[in-house]
Amino acid sequence: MVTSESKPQSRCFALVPCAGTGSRAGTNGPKQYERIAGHPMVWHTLAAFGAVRRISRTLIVVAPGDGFFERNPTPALVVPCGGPTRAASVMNGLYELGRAGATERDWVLVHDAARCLITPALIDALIDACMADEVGGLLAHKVVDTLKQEEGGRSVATLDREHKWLAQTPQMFRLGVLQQALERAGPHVTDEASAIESLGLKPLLVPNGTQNFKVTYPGDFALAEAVLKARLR
Ligand SMILES: Nc1ccn([C@@H]2O[C@H](COP(=O)(O)OP(=O)(O)OP(=O)(O)O)[C@@H](O)[C@H]2O)c(=O)n1
Ligand SMILES: C[C@](O)(CO)[C@H](O)COP(=O)(O)O
Repeated sequence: MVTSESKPQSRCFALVPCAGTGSRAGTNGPKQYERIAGHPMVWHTLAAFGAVRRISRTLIVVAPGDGFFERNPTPALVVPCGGPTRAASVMNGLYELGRAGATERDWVLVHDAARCLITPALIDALIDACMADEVGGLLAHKVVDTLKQEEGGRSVATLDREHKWLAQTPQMFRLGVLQQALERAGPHVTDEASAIESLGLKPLLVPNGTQNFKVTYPGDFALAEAVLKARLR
């Protein structure tokens, strides 16, 4: 008989896809290694996860041949198994987490290297919200502005913004279910939650503000730097 005492506790792992090229960012190399507020962008991301006691281990997926992590200065596990899409990189990383000892029932928090404004408090808030949930969930921001439908650069309709959210990361799901969901959804899904939805499951939306944005375009670097510097003051 399995009692509550003998039942193994689920652990939390972090998986950071860091194998993109940053084609929209206008940088010379991959954007995640650009210096922001004195450190490479991904350093800030890893520092936040490193400060969360409930994260057992963080695994970073980098591109094969990536020189940046040759001498890994972090306690995270760096694996050069990046794929051609974000979803492929995440799939490969989940497999590596399994090889490193994570089980199907363990939770995985997938977080973009390029969301370097994540904080330990936000990660803890997501874990608190999802730990007791059947499915898991994601940080997200409820749409506040009036929403437009565009055609050829012109607004042709105003859409109902009720019940519309912008997906952020981390996104927290059980490893086994996430593997199954991504296998089914294929390599082009843009986040974990959409793969989970394709199984007919409904991820929990954990409300968050706008500061956890993804550094995507050239102008985002200065904004990220300003926020990080303001936090240090
Ligand atoms: N094949 C890929 C593509 C993306 N990513 C990672 O997924 C995160 C979110 O992706 P995005 O911001 O779109 O990054 P890029 O794909 O690098 O940017 P772009 O789409 O502008 O090329 C980033 O941390 C990125 O490094 C990844 O690990 N493997
Ligand atoms: C996962 C994600 O950050 C959620 O907003 C995003 O979908 C990934 O990046 P992309 O801009 O869609 O490539």
